[in-house]
Amino acid sequence: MIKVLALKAVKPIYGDFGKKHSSQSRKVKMELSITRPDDWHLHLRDGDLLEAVVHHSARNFGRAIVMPNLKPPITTTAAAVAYQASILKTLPANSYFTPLMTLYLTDNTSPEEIKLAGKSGVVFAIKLYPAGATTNSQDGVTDVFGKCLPVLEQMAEQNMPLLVHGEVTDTAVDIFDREKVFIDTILRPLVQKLPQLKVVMEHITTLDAVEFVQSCQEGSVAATVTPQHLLLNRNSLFQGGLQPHNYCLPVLKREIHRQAIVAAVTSGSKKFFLGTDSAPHERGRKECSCGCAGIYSSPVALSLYAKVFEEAGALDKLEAFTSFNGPDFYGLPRNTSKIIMKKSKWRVPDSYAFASGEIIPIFAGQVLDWLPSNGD
Ligand SMILES: NC(=O)N[C@@H](CC(=O)O)C(=O)O
Ligand SMILES: [Zn+2]
Ligand SMILES: [Zn+2]
Repeated sequence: MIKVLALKAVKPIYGDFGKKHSSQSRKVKMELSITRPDDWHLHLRDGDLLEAVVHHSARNFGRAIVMPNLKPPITTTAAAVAYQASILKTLPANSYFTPLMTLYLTDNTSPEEIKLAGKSGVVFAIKLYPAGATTNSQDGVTDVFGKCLPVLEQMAEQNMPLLVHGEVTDTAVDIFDREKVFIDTILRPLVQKLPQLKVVMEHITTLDAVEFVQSCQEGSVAATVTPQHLLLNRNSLFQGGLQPHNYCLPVLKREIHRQAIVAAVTSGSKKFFLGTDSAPHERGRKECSCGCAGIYSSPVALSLYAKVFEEAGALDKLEAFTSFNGPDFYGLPRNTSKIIMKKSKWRVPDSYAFASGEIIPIFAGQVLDWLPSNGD
């Protein structure tokens, strides 16, 4: 049996329990011991950037679903196997971390490729990017129902999950409405047509997405949730000037949407789980006249999720979100090791330097509570 989340008071760093307590010395430090989390939506990139970021995920997460939107994209099982090997090469020998690979769906993906993927033991899901919706999505799908039905039927047969970047690309649709329009025109009809297909709506940003996922059957449709969509609303893009490091897709929405997502994840529903969508871009590619979409969060994400659950008075629900709901949905075992979340203040670095430049994390330079560390 997995131990439920333990909230324990440990000896204070300052103070002397042998003497009469002053209010200062009675201060206790809080620690949470939780089952090692997994990240069900992660961009690890390749080359220098991979080497710069992978250890931030490997430190605390057991597994990660690794996105296939490289240049060129990972469209075959053979490419996924090679990409997994290159990720594993960057990890120290004693690392716990297991990258679970995905394939990038195109108009030309064949049902045979899905069969190979299913047998590989390396590929755990297939990713649908509507062509042009986000970073490196130009080779994505142009017409889900016209081009992909045989492949999607094959996936349903194999119990292979479909991961969805849920936005339409029609430029006539307001960018803040693209998720809702995608649900209405593609996702709901797809789920009705293929109810046996497992679908994860990735990085949900709206009340509409929350309601859609809640309306579907548990175990067939679920959603990943990023730290930024739990903590920030669209004001954060413009606070005191343009804030490129808060820009990702789907773009941040109004406060009512943020609140709906917080309520959903802290409710204890099994349909929502952790997916950081940590998406590093070199600083110059974000701070320029046409900046890339993507927020780098892997070194900060667990602190941010803990902050959300603490502020909602729902720390007892944190562990299911970070460590149970994801593997349960994917039909994988839960991790058996633990991490410790210490309630102690730490400052997020201003940037992380690497061979080809630097990466700016979300909440750069800010002080956070809840510092994760390896529990064993
Ligand atoms: N989320 C983002 O804004 N960007 C991601 C792609 C994606 O997940 O849509 C990236 O690869 O940079
Ligand atoms: Zn996406
Ligand atoms: Zn992503």
